[in-house]
Amino acid sequence: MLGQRSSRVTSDILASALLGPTDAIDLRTFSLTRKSAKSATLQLIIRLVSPLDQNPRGEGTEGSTDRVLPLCRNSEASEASPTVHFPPDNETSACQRDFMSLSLPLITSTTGTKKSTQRRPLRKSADVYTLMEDLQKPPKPPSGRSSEIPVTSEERNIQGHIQTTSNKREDTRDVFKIMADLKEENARLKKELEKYKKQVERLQNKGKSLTSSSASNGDKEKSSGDSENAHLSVVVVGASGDLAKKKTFPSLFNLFGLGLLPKDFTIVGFARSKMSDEEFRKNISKNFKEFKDKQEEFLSRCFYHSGQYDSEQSFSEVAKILKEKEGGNSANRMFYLAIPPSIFAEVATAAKSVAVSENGWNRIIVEKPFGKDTESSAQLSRDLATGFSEEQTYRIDHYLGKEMVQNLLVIRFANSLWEPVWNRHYIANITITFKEDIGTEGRGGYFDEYGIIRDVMQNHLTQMLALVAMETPNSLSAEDVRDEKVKVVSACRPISPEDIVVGQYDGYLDEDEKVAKDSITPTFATAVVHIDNPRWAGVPFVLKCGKGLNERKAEIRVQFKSNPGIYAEDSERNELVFRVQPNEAVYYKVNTKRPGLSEEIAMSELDLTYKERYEVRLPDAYERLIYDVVRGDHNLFVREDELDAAWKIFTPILHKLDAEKVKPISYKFGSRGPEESDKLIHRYGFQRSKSYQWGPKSKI
Ligand SMILES: NC(=O)C1=CN([C@@H]2O[C@H](COP(=O)(O)OP(=O)(O)OC[C@H]3O[C@@H](n4cnc5c(N)ncnc54)[C@H](OP(=O)(O)O)[C@@H]3O)[C@@H](O)[C@H]2O)C=CC1
Ligand SMILES: O=C1O[C@H](COP(=O)(O)O)[C@@H](O)[C@H](O)[C@H]1O
Repeated sequence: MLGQRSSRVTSDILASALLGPTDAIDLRTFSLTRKSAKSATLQLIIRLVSPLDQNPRGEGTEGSTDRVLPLCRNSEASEASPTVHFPPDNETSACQRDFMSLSLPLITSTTGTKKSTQRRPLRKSADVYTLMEDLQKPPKPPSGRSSEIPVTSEERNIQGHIQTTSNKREDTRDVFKIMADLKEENARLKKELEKYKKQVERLQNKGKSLTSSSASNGDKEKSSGDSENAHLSVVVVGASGDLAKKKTFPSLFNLFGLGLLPKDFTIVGFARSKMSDEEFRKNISKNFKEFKDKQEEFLSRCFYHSGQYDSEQSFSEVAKILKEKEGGNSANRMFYLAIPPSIFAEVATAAKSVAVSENGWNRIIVEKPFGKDTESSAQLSRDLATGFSEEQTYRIDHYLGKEMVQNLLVIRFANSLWEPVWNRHYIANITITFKEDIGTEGRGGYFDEYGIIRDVMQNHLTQMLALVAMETPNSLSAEDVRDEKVKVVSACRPISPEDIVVGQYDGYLDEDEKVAKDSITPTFATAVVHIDNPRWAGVPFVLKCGKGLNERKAEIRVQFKSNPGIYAEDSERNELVFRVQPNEAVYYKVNTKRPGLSEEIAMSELDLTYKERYEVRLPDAYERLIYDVVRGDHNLFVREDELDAAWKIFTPILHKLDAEKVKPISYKFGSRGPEESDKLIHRYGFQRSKSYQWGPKSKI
């Protein structure tokens, strides 16, 4: 970026020195790299020749040739030539000389009167026009004579002209080539500029998240006081829905109970359903489990408003309530979209136009699924971006808020034991599992449209994969962590058809009237992901998820390679298991000698089970995430490029399954899922322990 900027500056200065009223250019004042010198030269040429594109004669328009280029007659060339002071002979000046050696031949041409070897500076675009016109004309042969040797002065003139024209033609070819090069260079620079713009935005965010613990790192338009003192207004859009009731309001209430919300706050629930404030309060408090003594105070700050999602009128009514409660004080506003993604964009637009705070920050929280594939996800991000910038947007993947998922980085990077073995030399495979023993539980309409791969595999499981497989980030700032996640997710190969098994539990079609009777939506999937990087080449990452299975469980299982040697036959593979839920734990499966006279080897574990070790309340994932939004910490939220990289792993296979209408394998509700899943996993070398089972400790 700096190179580009310096070259641009240089070409501007040089152009004005060459062409403007200043007739001297002092290169000692410029610091150029070889690359920027070349680029500067190209830009200079483009400025010399570009008027040709729009206005062949450069007449009558602003920025016309005469304005950009000085009218300097050929005969005056030497007097008008800029003086070039070469800098002293050191490394920088070598670059600068490169610049001049690149520049001068390119901006010279032959004069009409002198021999072809005599070159003069190409001083104005008219020269280029003349060259081009000459190219169109056939050269005039000397009249009536076959001899090549000019005799008369007229013949000498004609031959001189031919020679000159041929030189000009050569020059013109140069110009065309330069123009083609410039076009290419221009396209490349444009691309780079886009990349740099994104990097700048990230760096700005990084700066923000480094200071986020102060809770006052507002967004671009923020101007008012910090989050602790300003009024916090929360608008929960979709307040009548399942997520709002189960997660959003209970989490807000718990944060209040823990004293983590600002002193002054207002919560407005918004949806189409009609409800009074009282009905709303009764409705949401059904799921409040703790802090009973604080319930009344919390509810007195909660209000409900019914309206339409795409209506500015409705949102200005919400804004009116907020303004009144904020009482003219500085206020930050948080919009929580607990609604189907299909209406995110219209809500964001309406909220942005009439309901945002003018004297505090504004942030928007959106829930997964973010789109259905790469393209729809990008479209969703574009739509949202019309109302809220990336730094104002918080994409929730609630698995990132789970205690054990957060512990992944600590276990990996705060202990000397793991890093040396965390690679393809020691690890045989990694399995990330999400199992539920329930069906769609009233969400059949939504689920049937998305299926298990879009519902949990593309997001929750892939996020866990990223944290397990990423390289060490430069720091714990949101941008450094997310940069590393993006890198590893981008290194994942798209899933190939032979690496996936999809299933559907019996009874799914009759469970919910919103499920199509002939639905082929998978409720179960196992897929093998390959990461093409030096750390993980050849290590299969198995992602397995399903509803209607034998248990509720989420875990990450790192299986190490077998240990050769004297115990090879009698021992089993070591495993490090992160039990995400239920019963959070990290345990390492080890081969030990059975105590006593026996020489038998048995599998046991080094076990950190949270509830046995800690007496601490584990917050719900949503509590942590909402708290982070209030503090402006993006670390646990999904960045747009992360999302895109994740979709790229799954989009091709999802399109294939949809296009070919692949029928999922049926499995019994309450079972372990289709057998084909186990076969796939075993094909990739997973070895199940013969007898070991982790669980409540009972003496062996
Ligand atoms: N529920 C869960 O466990 C989880 C949900 N999510 C995500 O959270 C978001 C909300 O989920 P959830 O609460 O289950 O969704 P709901 O289906 O319950 O919808 C929430 C509210 O949105 C309104 N709504 C529903 N469908 C439409 C529609 N087609 N057009 C306009 N408004 C509609 C309804 O309010 P009204 O009719 O009153 O306007 C409804 O109460 C979704 O993005 C979902 O994927 C993510 C993780 C878990
Ligand atoms: O995102 C989702 O997650 C839930 C499971 O969440 P958990 O925290 O209870 O593990 C899942 O039931 C739902 O289908 C999915 O949309």
